[in-house]
Amino acid sequence: MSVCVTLVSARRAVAPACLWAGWSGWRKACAGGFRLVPSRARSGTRPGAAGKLLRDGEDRKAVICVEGNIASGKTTCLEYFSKTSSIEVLTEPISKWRDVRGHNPLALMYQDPQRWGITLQTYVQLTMLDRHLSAVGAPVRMMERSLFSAKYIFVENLFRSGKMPEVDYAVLSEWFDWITANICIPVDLIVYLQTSPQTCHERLKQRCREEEKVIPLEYLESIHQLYEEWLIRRSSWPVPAPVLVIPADHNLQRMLHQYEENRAKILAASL
Ligand SMILES: Nc1ncnc2c1ncn2[C@@H]1O[C@H](COP(=O)(O)OP(=O)(O)O)[C@@H](O)[C@H]1O
Ligand SMILES: Cc1cn([C@H]2C[C@H](O)[C@@H](COP(=O)(O)O)O2)c(=O)[nH]c1=O
Repeated sequence: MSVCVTLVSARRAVAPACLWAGWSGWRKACAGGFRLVPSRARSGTRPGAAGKLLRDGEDRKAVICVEGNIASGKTTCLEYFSKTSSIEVLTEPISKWRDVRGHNPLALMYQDPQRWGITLQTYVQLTMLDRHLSAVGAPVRMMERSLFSAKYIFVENLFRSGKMPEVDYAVLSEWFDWITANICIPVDLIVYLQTSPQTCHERLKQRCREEEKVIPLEYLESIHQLYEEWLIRRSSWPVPAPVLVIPADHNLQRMLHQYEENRAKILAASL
């Protein structure tokens, strides 16, 4: 058994029953919450889940992550699919990133990434993990981004651009490695909204989020390059699921049409 931990989700705290009651105690403590997949698990369990904590019932639900640059149209895409009864949509917890107990780590990060990058990214990692582990209500879950892109795109961008000290990067990487080694983060399909950085820059200016007014085109170009390396060239980090690429520079009407055309492929993730 590789772990014996107290896993606290936003909805319930699970006592570390395994400390005194052994494996069966742990299983009881986790009933209706999380279970530890036996390390010899084979059939009926998600690939790569053996030896990890897994949310109960998670093996039967499909998880689709919508990825893309800032202002590429992810929320708009999710809004479109939220009208389908079999699909549950989870947007990014950006309201939390803008207000944690009265502080705005997103704004602080854009003002001074050297100082506040670690603060924002630690909180992004926590809140994305919470999103991944929250109970799934519908047969299909579509969520905006993932724990993976927070690390492989945004943390990586801060570090590579010299805006994150090496020690901060090391600590965040240790956290990320521990989480992915011990907790099953199921992803069945990645939908990548592929845009040009210029399109995103236009849409970002139009959306006009206060914190993001300082974002230059070069920032979006770096994020774009990291996404392309990860999901298209596959030269940087492991890709946790098959990737469906949807060109997303088109106007809204054409995008909605493309989403409809891709509906079957997206829902196939649940079969
Ligand atoms: N296909 C599109 N054409 C033009 N504007 C769009 C399109 N899709 C989204 N937008 C607008 O661009 C901005 C960013 O879109 P949004 O869905 O919030 O992106 P994301 O969630 O990826 O940041 C919003 O103002 C939205 O209304
Ligand atoms: C995941 C993640 C996001 N951010 C920033 C980037 C944007 O300013 C917002 C997300 O907005 P979007 O319109 O949904 O793209 O949050 C970040 O700095 N670090 C991250 O890990």
